[in-house]
Amino acid sequence: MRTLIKNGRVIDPATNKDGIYDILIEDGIIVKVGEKLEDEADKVIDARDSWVVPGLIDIHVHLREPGFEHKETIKTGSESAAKGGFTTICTMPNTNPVIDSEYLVEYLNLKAQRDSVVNILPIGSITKGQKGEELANIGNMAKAGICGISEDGHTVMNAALYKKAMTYAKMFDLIVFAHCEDKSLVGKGVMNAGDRALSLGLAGISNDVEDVITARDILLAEKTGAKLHLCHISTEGSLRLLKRAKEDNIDVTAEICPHHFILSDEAINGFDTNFKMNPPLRSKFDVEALKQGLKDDVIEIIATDHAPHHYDEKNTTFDEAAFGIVGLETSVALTITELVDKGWITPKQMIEKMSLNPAKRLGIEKGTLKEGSVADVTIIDPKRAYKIDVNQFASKSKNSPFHNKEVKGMVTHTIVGGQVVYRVDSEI
Ligand SMILES: NC(=O)N[C@@H](CC(=O)O)C(=O)O
Ligand SMILES: [Zn+2]
Ligand SMILES: [Zn+2]
Repeated sequence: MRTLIKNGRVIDPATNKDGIYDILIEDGIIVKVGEKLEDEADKVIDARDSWVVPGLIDIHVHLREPGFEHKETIKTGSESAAKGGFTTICTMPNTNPVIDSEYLVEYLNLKAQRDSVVNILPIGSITKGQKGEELANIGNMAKAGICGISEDGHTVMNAALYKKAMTYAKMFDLIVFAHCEDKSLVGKGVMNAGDRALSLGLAGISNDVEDVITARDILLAEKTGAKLHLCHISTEGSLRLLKRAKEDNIDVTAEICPHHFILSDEAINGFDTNFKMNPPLRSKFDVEALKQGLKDDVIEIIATDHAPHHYDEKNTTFDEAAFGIVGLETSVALTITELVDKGWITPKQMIEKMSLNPAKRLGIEKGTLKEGSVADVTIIDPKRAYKIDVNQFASKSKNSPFHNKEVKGMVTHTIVGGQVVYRVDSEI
């Protein structure tokens, strides 16, 4: 089976390519990248006026299966990923049961093989049941194929336990995905602490809730040598700590989610619970600092923290509603509209942050279109304008604060291992 992608603007930071090239895929492998290829093919995709980029990788996704299938399943979540242009996703372990043993990792891998249209790399929990008391069997989960460990949704507050987990992570070459939230400082906070929280009469979450744990985790990463990845950073303080840590050659990276570089707490009216997530939308000062961090490449990764919740879990007061928003199907358009088109980052930086850098961090041979690679490819029409409509999402959940937002940039094709798993204009 041969597929030829013609006339697209190939952006492949790994090989320093940015220009009009054709790509020939044969039996799931990229066999040729060149100008005006004339090879015979079973399928020809015309990518004129589009970007052809290495399949996007989202290293922070919640699929909710097993246990919360009313929010999302492996099947619907993977379809949502494909529609968003992602060919590989890392899945968080805060399911029910929590992914804390090799048996559950094996179950996930089997289920993914059967139901998923994209590559899934599971993340195991740090403690059993994410209860923060006893370590999960990290070594056995490593053998079963996890890419990292995380207590996402919570922080392991016991520093001694966490340090031990980091030592294991180092031993098994796993990434520690850190959710930085000090439990003793957060109280009953539901949104950023500041004027808006005061005027709405809602309990605030101060920046130090995040910064204190960011600092602790960086120090423990330095001590243990573990690879630390800071999830969903939202504060100027985290950014400052990250920058210093990198200058000190500590093995740390960070991701940012589109909502944290686009929206501030001023977008919150107290009624629309789709603006409630953890960490919360911060001040304009934080948002501006984080955009600069993206521009300067201190923040190397954009992830979605796709956190689907059922309508009923959001259709309540701001205090009561679940934390989290969906993100897989809006990330490309939001990044193009808010960062690329506004001159904060170049298209090349966008592809680095959404494909090459996550691949490098995970240590996987993806994130490139170089000849010989597995054909995970995303095609994006960067000029195509539309209004985000949550009712069009493939995800089971619709909890997005970006409903009705005018954006530019549409994923037109998602190709996984040479197979077109999503095409915009018709069902496959
Ligand atoms: N981000 C969120 O607000 N929620 C996430 C948990 C998390 O990522 O911490 C969830 O699982 O719903
Ligand atoms: Zn988290
Ligand atoms: Zn998360």
